[in-house]
Amino acid sequence: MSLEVRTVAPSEFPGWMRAVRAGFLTAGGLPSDEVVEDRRADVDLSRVQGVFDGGRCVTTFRSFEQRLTVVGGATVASDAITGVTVAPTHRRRGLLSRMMAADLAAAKERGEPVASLIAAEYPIYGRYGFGPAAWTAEWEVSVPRAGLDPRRSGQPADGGRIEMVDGEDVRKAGPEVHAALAARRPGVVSRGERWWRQATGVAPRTPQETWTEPFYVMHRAADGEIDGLMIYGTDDKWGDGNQPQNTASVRDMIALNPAAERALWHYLCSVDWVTAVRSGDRAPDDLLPLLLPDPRAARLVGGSDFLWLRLLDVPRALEARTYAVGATLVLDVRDGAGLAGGRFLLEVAEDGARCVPTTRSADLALGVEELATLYLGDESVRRLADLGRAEELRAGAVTTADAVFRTGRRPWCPDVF
Ligand SMILES: CC(=O)SCCNC(=O)CCNC(=O)[C@H](O)C(C)(C)COP(=O)(O)OP(=O)(O)OC[C@H]1O[C@@H](n2cnc3c(N)ncnc32)[C@H](O)[C@@H]1OP(=O)(O)O
Repeated sequence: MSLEVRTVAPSEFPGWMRAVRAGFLTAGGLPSDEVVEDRRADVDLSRVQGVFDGGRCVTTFRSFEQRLTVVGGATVASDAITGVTVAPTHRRRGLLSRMMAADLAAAKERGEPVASLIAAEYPIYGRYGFGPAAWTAEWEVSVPRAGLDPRRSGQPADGGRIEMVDGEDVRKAGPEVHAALAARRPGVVSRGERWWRQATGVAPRTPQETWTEPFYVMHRAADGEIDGLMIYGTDDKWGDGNQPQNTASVRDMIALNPAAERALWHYLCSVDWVTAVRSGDRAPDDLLPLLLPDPRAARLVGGSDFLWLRLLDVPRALEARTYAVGATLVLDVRDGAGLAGGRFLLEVAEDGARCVPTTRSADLALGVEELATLYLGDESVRRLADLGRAEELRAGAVTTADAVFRTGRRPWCPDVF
């Protein structure tokens, strides 16, 4: 009997959650009523898909509306996809493809110009028109090598102030600080209030989710405004000679300006006993290494593609962002799924960008997934052309497109969703 992809009834939601946990190898068994209830409260079941075989949920897929910050600081509605699993017993028979097709068609119907996800593995989502649009990097700072004066205090010398606070303070002030970040950093995605409850330990947890209360600090600028916050944990390690060798690991760090960023990193590198600082996932062009007297003290310990995007409405997506220079480009966008392809005239002027379907001859041809990798300014058109993934149809178009699309700072998505 063929299996049906369908939405999930409220009574089936615990079994659906069990399937997510099994797919992600988190834990077997049903989650507790408390965990189910908390999760259920911010899940729109009309956007939760599953396949049931003999009454057991064997595939999962969920989407929700997210705001994504694009270049220039505007946000667009994104169809955020999460919780994608197919049970090992039901893999490689097209069930993910069916759920994805249904979700993207619904998002297109709702008028969301992009879809977004964090890819568990690189090879999965390109076939559906997604491309990596923002990458991450992680550093480990060797504090003794950083060249910072060990006699300095944890406080900045410019009139700003670092304060240790509690989870409750972070739940109160965090959303506004995050909103200010979202207004300036392409790649940032909206955070619901549940994110703050989880980060501060007050959301219900399963017994498998171990959690230790972290430390919370905020940075206030000289005028008293909170313009930075950091959540970090520490381990407990002592060397053979009875020397403390603790590592401080950042769980979340928002800085709204370079002064706050400098103050927060220097603070963490000033904490007695801490000899190593793990940055957590940052933008690949994060200021961190260069905020240290010896940047080589920050060793790159991780980095990969992170936020993947899929354009569903090319004109609306391209009109939403800003561009570095004025130019006119005709893009031939290929989309095997027939959702967003076509030939588009992009005209960028001082007063904004206009993008419309056109019959003019194209300057550049590329796939919808390549356009996604260019969308937030993180990829080079020249590199895609060298790989044969973008085709220059008018001499000079690649150079023009690079000048138009690229940005001075790279996008960054701080959140797994
Ligand atoms: C946004 C997120 O939630 S990311 C999390 C993704 N989930 C996981 O990684 C959990 C473990 N993996 C799984 O649950 C499943 O393997 C899934 C969901 C990744 C794929 O589900 P399936 O139903 O097997 O995928 P489906 O049969 O529709 O495959 C479609 C195509 O993708 C390919 N594909 C699927 N998964 C993978 C993979 N992990 N690596 C490479 N190719 C893959 C298939 O081979 C198939 O290729 P084809 O069209 O050329 O034949």
